[in-house]
Amino acid sequence: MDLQALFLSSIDELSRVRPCGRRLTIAVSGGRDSMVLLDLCVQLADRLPFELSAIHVNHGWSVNAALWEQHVYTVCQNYGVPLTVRHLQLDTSTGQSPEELARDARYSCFIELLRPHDVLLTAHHQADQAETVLLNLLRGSGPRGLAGIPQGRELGESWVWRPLLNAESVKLDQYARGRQLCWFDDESNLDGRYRRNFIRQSIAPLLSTHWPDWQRSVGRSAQLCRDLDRLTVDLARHGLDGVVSEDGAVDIRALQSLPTTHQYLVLRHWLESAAGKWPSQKLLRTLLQEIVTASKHAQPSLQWQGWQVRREFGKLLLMPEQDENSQLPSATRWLRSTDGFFPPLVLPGNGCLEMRQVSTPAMTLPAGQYRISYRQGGEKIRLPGRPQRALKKILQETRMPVSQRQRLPLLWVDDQLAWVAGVGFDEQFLCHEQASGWLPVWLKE
Ligand SMILES: Nc1ncnc2c1ncn2[C@@H]1O[C@H](COP(=O)(O)OP(=O)(O)OP(=O)(O)O)[C@@H](O)[C@H]1O
Repeated sequence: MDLQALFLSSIDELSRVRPCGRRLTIAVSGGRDSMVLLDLCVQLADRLPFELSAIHVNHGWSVNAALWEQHVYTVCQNYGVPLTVRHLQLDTSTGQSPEELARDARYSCFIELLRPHDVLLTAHHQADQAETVLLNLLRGSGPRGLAGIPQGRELGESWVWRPLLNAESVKLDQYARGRQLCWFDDESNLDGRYRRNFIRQSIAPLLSTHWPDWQRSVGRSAQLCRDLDRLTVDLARHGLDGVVSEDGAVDIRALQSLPTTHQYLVLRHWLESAAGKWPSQKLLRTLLQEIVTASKHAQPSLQWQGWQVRREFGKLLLMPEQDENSQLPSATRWLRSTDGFFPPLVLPGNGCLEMRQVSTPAMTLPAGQYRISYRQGGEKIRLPGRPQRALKKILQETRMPVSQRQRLPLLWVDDQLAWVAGVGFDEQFLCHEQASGWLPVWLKE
């Protein structure tokens, strides 16, 4: 299949796998691959059901960065494709690898600029895929890593798609030369200190001497791993049904009734779906060998990238790690003496509370000192028309996940618990007058 046909069939597939908006944005670095992608989009524009635009991120770290930007600008102008340029200043003192730093910053820019349902195209191709899979193999990855670069994935509220992922690099080269395109070669691609460049320059040519088609084969293996990964996610989801209770905690006895490989699978999926991060095999091993099997009376815990996994009363709980701020009994204090303006009460890293004036039934706001805090334990509340009860008991009856309960904002007036997010307000704050009550609204950060 020639490059144009491959590109068009991939765009067809895009419309099949996902409903998209009308805007298609091309990520153009100024290198050969993205110049080819841009040219393909422009040449085939009347066969694409999209409005085209382009985006270029100037990382500012190459002496030639301004020249690349100017070149991308000129080419887009000649094609009549609107271009957005973003300039970055990367902080290289963090110890993060420059490649990762640039990629993270680039994707943050993309997310910021794209609108819901937009599609972003990047020019990743078969060789990029093969390098990624090799790198992940050398890191000891499982099926998720060996699946390499996905053809498409969520990016904020938009979607990124790689129409050239199955295209051979040599085809892109022929196309670029045939169309007499001009591009810049990123000089950092020649730096053999970067692992990807080492694979590209030293390993790939060597492999090609014995396996001329190795990149296509690796791409096929990646696809098989992706299918396998999808299957394991489905399996894990089913496994979670009997193991995770409604409050989001793992029932240890149910977990231990599963075969060991399933235990790993279920825990990995539990952590990934709650924390949005991929746990390492080492972390899972520690969890299973040290936390899950700890003695009945112990309450061991494990810190993991801003999260804490705890064992309590036969359950595994996952909650955001408490930072210094969240341990403070209160985050904002405000003295209220008269009715009227009520400034938002902020709980750093969590959200803020706004009071909106509404008609009854709502709260009254007496004079006093207002503050919000997290739960400390032992709080009681009398919901209107109900007896006073321990907040802990009320929360146990709600379906609120344990991790959320730990970060629940509580509003206090002097030393009285007045309101709890997601639960309600105490009867003594019930407003009996018409049209002068207040409704607390918690706005999450
Ligand atoms: N500075 C940039 N501005 C806009 N798009 C870019 C830029 N750099 C890279 N891209 C887009 O990303 C594609 C892949 O580039 P590259 O291989 O350098 O990135 P990567 O770091 O491997 O990215 P990824 O994390 O997506 O694998 C390019 O073909 C281009 O579409």
